[in-house]
Amino acid sequence: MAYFYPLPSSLPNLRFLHLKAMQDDKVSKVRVPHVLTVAGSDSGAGAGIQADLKACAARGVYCSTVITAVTAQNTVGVQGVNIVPEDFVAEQLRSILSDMPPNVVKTGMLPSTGIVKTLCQSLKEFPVQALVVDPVMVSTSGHTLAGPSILDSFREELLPMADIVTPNLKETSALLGGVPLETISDMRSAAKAIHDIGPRNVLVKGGDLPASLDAVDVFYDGNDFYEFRSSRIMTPNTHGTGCTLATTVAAELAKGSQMLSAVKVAKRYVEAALSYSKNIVIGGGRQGPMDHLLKLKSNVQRRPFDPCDLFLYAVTDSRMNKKWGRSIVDAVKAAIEGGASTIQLREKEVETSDFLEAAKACLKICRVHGVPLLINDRIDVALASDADGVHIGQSDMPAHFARALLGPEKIIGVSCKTPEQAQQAWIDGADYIGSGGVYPTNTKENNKTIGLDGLKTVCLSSKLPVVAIGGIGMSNAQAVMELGVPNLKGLLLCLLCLIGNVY
Ligand SMILES: Nc1ncnc2c1ncn2[C@@H]1O[C@H](COP(=O)(O)OP(=O)(O)O)[C@@H](O)[C@H]1O
Ligand SMILES: Cc1ncc(COP(=O)(O)O)c(N)n1
Ligand SMILES: [Mg+2]
Repeated sequence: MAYFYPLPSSLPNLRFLHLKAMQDDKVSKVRVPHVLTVAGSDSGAGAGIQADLKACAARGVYCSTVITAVTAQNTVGVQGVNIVPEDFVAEQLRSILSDMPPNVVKTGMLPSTGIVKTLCQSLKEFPVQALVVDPVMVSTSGHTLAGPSILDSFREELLPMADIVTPNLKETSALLGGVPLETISDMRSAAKAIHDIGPRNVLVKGGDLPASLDAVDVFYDGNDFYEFRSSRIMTPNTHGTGCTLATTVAAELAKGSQMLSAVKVAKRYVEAALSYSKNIVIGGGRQGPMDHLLKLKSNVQRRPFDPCDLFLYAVTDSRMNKKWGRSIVDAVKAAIEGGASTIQLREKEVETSDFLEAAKACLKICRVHGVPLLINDRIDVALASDADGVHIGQSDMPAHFARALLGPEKIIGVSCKTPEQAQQAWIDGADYIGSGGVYPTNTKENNKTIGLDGLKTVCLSSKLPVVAIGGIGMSNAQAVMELGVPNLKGLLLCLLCLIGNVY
């Protein structure tokens, strides 16, 4: 059943115009790689459909979904399974395959023979470039997701159609009637035996190989064996690794990779994701989900931008650090102890590698104290060190490019002397403005002084929070704050001025 919401007659039908332009070829069309996953939903979102969506998003591939079962599942185990009726699985398949053909189909939990048969029929009617079969049978927590009754339909119908099948050790054993698997040599023989059933390639996954320091998977293409080896990440967060591996293989195939390089990339991605998420805590059970987007850990550490952080904003100056014989790291530590609420590293004379090392060391200190660390001008150093953001001047990289490179969360400050520049900073997505020089300064050559009046004009012209810059010290700080404009949030002080006040 389709519903149509009529647009108000006063509005032009923009979608219609867009489609027409596309038909006229006025807008260039972009085909995106597309994987269809046919799998079960995992309410805990570590495995199944949810893992597949996240893996495809992380790998830059569109993912559509046909849901075969809904599971009630968490980090403790599987509390319930509700199988989607076979004819509704068929309807979902028809919806996708008839309208938005995927490059690759990947299968996960297929809980009944009827569903396996329906899928095979659909794939015969709507052939795709590749079929990746992850023969999910038992969850890592030990709950049956697809019983032994499906084994015959796997062997007789689905596997012979597959370009690759990716069983774990238990599934490998089940497909071969219960053979024991204890060594890599056993995995090789099993890969060959499964290949004889009909799939073009076999990847026997060794995540659960007992007494193995490495995580070793065995790949067999009918001619040669390959071992994919990675160090074993010591983490409880391995729920969903199998789904993620198979979906990433599918995603790489959809982009146009050959099978062997698709498997290689997938194995590396799973290892990287496990390593990123090895210490995250979600749920109280024995096996947690992994973090597909490699983001959770750093997001927890980073506080969102708070304009009050601009209050005592300390900036380093390498020449002064040299003169005082202090390292940047020591100076930053002392400034935080002296009350700095934001630190900016402004190092114009150091080598890039030294700057990066200093930024990483300062970031550790800043994170401990909850103080944001910004990098002056050098977007590359900010990205490489994972600093909280950048401060850029009018002749540095325009703020909208910086925003595109740094993403939506990082802090961007822009130096502005005029209302026009302040307006542009807002349009470009800056988080705050640095405005000055309020007083003459010798840390910046040829820098025009705008005075308290200039500062006030910039503040009044913008909604962005402002930090006053230039020649500010303990003697004149009060005069600046007494301007009394609500968005003037703080003062930028030379870092040594702040330390000098403490020592
Ligand atoms: N602790 C780990 N460290 C590194 N890689 C792992 C770890 N556990 C599993 N893997 C890898 O994750 C993928 C999925 O393997 P496995 O856990 O055996 O499958 P499943 O999740 O289907 O049971 C494989 O490439 C395996 O080598
Ligand atoms: C819906 C669904 N599909 C697949 C798995 C297997 O994942 P794992 O072996 O990591 O438990 C799962 N637990 N739930
Ligand atoms: Mg696993």
